[in-house]
Amino acid sequence: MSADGLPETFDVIVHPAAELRGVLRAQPSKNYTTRYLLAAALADGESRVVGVATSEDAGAMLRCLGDWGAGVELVGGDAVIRGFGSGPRAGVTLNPGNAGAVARFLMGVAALTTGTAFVTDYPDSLGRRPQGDLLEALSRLGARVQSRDGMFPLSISGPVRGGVVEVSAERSSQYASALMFLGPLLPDGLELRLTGDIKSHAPLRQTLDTLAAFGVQASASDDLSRISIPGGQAFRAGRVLVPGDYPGSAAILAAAATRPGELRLSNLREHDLQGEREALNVLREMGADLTREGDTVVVRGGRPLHAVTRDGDGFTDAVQALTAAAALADGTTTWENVYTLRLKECDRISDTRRELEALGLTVTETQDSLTVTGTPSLAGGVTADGHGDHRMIMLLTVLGLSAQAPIRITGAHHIRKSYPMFFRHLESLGARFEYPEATRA
Ligand SMILES: O=C(O)C1=C[C@@H](OP(=O)(O)O)[C@@H](O)[C@H](O)C1
Ligand SMILES: C=C(OP(=O)(O)O)C(=O)O
Repeated sequence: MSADGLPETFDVIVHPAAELRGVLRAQPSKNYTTRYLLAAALADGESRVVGVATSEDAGAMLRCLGDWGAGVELVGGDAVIRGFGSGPRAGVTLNPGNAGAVARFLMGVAALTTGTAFVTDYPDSLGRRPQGDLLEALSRLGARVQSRDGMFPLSISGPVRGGVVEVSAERSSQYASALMFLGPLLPDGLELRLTGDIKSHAPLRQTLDTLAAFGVQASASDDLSRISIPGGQAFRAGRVLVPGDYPGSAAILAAAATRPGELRLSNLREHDLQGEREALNVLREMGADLTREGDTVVVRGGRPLHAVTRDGDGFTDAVQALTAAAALADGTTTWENVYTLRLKECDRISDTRRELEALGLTVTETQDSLTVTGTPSLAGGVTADGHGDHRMIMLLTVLGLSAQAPIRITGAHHIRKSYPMFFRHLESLGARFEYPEATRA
């Protein structure tokens, strides 16, 4: 049994829910947790990261930082980190699990060592995601890198001095974020030139925000194509508070919007750099009754929803949750500019199309868009593949709550990558799930 009280691996059977009603507190942000933990480890001295996420990705970061020599202690809901500053241990093999951002951020910092190897026990997911753009930038800075065709397993060896370097931001923002954590600790700093059509601006701003929270100077052009980080700086140890998680909450909000009832979801601060905050506006634009009272979002569910067309790049980790709302809405929704969804835990364009078609929906895709025609009545009664992807599992769960007959989702334990209490939270609102033995790894 894990902390959520569920078996180690499981499928989930999602029963239709007559209504969802209750009060929840949004879980801690995954993307701020990973950033704050890393920044704390890069500081000399002790930091307290208050209210850390308990997801597998947070666990992966804590494990890797410990392996690199940081002191890691969980005290209540906080992480107390004794940093290694600019000196992570050399000759260590890190395993970031299936956590893309964690892997990339650590790869950047690995250039401070005289050798770090990276492996993953998710060869079919993280093992297939591209790392070449970051490896190239690191190697142009003078690092020695080895990889399997730009993918895991790989190794990185410094030292590097810094200077001007180009990095592509077309496939992921995480490569540039990785270099932003490295830059301040290099003697010459980094003048980053982000090339290509820059994707995922919001996480880049979260990285800048994290550097500032740890006393590190950095400046960026408005369009983020130039990021300047003076060298010879230190991360300043301190105390930071992790805000609530918008990407995971988007799935809860989509569920609440598509069923009758009322949800009050707290701990979602209004002024926040997480791009998935926009999910609230998208749901409103679709017709949801969604209001805000300070840090609490209130949804009165069951109103008819209608289709929208939106550029999804600004809220990349909420696109699948919003696709569930679109599948239950009147009309045809298109998410544009979402090519990077193909490079996540699964191919979130083609794999989503396949799963939705198996549920009887009409879906089309282009290289960088996904189009879904909603249905007022979803039959359900099928088994859907979770594709080992937490956000696919969220999408299918939201649909299952509205279907006529239960939907079984395979490998549903992968929800723990970002939202271990997802099913428990929905149960507290009145949803009903069964957790049979997993039929997918
Ligand atoms: O920096 C981060 O923490 C993240 C950046 C985004 O990735 P891309 O930049 O690859 O879109 C996002 O999808 C991921 O979940 C977390
Ligand atoms: C894609 C995601 O995470 P990562 O890139 O960190 O694996 C996600 O959380 O949806």
